[in-house]
Amino acid sequence: MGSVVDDEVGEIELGEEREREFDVEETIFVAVSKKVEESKTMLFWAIENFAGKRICVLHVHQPQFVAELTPTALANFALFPSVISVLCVAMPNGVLIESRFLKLVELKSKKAIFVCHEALTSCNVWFVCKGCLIYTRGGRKDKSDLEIAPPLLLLNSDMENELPENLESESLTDEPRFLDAEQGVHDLERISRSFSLQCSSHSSLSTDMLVGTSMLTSWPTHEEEKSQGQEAIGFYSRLEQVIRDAKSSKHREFEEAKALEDLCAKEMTQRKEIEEALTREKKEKERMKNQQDELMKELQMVQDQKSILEGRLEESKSTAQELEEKIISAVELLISFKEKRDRLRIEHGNAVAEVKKLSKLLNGEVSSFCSVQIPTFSFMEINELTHDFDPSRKIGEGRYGTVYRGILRHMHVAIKMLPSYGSQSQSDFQKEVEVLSRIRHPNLVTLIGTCPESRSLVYEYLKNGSLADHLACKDNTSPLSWQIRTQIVADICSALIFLHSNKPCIIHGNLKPSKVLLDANFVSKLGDLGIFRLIPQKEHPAYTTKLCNNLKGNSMYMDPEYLETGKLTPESDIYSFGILMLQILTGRPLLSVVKDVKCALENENFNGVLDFSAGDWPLEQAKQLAQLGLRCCEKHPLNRPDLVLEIWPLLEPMKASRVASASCLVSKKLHRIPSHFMCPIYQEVMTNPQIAADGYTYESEAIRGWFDSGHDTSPMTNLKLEHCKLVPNYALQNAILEWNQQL
Ligand SMILES: Nc1ncnc2c1ncn2[C@@H]1O[C@H](COP(=O)(O)OP(=O)(O)OP(=O)(O)O)[C@@H](O)[C@H]1O
Repeated sequence: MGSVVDDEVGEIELGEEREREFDVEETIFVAVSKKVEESKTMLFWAIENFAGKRICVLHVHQPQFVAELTPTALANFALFPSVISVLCVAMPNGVLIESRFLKLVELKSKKAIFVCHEALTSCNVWFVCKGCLIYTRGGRKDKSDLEIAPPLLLLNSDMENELPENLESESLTDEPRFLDAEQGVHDLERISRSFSLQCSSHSSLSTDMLVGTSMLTSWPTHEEEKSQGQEAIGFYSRLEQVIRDAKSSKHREFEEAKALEDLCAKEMTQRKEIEEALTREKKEKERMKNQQDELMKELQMVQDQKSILEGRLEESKSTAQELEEKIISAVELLISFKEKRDRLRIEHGNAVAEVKKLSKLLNGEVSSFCSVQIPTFSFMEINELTHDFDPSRKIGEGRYGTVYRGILRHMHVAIKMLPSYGSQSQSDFQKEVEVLSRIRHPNLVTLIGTCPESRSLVYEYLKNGSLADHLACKDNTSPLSWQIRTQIVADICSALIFLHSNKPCIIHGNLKPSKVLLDANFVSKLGDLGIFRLIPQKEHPAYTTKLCNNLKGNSMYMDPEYLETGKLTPESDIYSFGILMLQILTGRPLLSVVKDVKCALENENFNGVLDFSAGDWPLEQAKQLAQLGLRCCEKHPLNRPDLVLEIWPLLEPMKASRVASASCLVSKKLHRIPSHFMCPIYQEVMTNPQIAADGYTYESEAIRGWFDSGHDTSPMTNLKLEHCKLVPNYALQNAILEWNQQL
């Protein structure tokens, strides 16, 4: 293969078949030119058109071209992966080896014509003009030509032998092979070394080559060949330099590539890290999103709760406002109450002071009044009216003394002889008597006077004796009617209410049938009031013994609570009152009366226990009384009924109806006398009633005797009368007359 470049060759015509003809295998292209630019153009043309082939460039006249060609050209060639090897050799004569492919036009250059004529017939010669192949001369292969083949051919043979095996094998394979630039440099280096060795150590060979060429061409001269050889040596030196430069360049590039690789690896690592970071960020973002969703839910819940709480807060505020208003009004009320309290305290203080003042005055008056109003009798008088304590005058005897009957200053009286004073002084006794004498009630036995000397009490005398005597039908007395019995219950209840409502509360403490006395009209009165205050019982052995002896019977009337604790209460009287009621209803023995009534009521056999000697009881009324009596007998005081609230409302209507039914009484003796017909002093039906200044009506003889004895007070109220004048009560007198006529 060979080519010659000459810009004097003449015009060329590129055959249309050129590209087709180039498309052959196993082509090694060699370009030769005198001009650098054309060589370059040729080289690039060859690279472009012979891709995948081995390319060799031979330069004849200008060795400096190689230096210019490399390393830039080499670097450019490296860009073409199909280029395997590039060899630049400066040849003195530009005789080429082989030519093919192109059609030629006529040659005009003398040099080209000369070459064409003088070149060995075995040579194929390519003529290139201005970078274009313009003519090809085919070579004939005969023995003579081979024998006189120029050293260049040998050189080319050597070159071919020196080519790396891989280049040979590469050309034989169909698949294109990419050879890196470094390998190309190695190849160049190796081939250059081979040429250098041949040029330096075999100068003769070089000479032979030149001679061979000159033989072929008979051109140029020896001197020229010598200078061309020197140029070739310089060229080779420069080539080596170029190779070194290329090597160092390659090394730098390798270093750079390595650095790039490291950079790339680093970048890959960084990318991996970034990807991992991105993955982490993605997960984090996902987690944040989930967290955000949860937070949003919580926020929603919190907002809901907030709205609920706000609602509650509003309610609380309104409630607080209401409460504040209430507090303000309460405070205002409190302030007004405090002011009121302060006023009341002042008034109370004034009242207390007034009371003290009045009580002082009153005490002085009372003492003077008592000394005057409560008659005190001498022992002689008591002795006289009892006929020296004649037993015939004796009407009874209890634990605290004997009771006598008598007439004192025209009045029937009962005198109770008390035991001796003991530790109690006469003055103390007198004070207690004065207190008791001030307690007045229609159903209480009136204390008329006293005899401190004999410690005796003078009471109004009640003609019909005690309830105990009537229940026992003592001295064959007729049984009391149910009306009188009902009336007695109501009267005793009335007396107890009066006593308990007193300030201080007065407790009878010994309520029983013997203490219920009946006047001439069978009006009942409670006697022996406050006797405990007058008798120092514990200090009197004789009476203590009597007390113990009689307690067995009397204890049935006593409040169990009192017997247990020794403390008297108003409920103690209620208990005794209950027993009294049950006895009045049934007349049964004291021991079994509670049990009998209870059983009868439970068995609905109340008739079996009722005392029918009292007549035909209104059964419901009697049952009510019995139930009331049982309640009064409850063991626990708090279970007993209240006198005012529960007992009295039941008894009051019975009391009212009693008067109406009194006319039904058979016995004239038991016939009820209207109480207002009775004289309060004599306790007898009046014949000449007179109205005194206190408004009460008295028997004329009785009230005048009261005044004559020095009294200027009311016998009923103990208050001082404005005057002592009397007015006849004719209306009452007529009524009494009328009533007497009906009997
Ligand atoms: N003012 C009075 N008018 C008429 N009779 C009275 C009067 N006071 C007492 N008697 C009669 O005298 C009796 C004796 O009464 P007294 O109060 O002394 O004893 P007691 O009640 O029988 O027993 P004790 O006082 O020991 O409980 C009574 O049963 C009563 O018949």
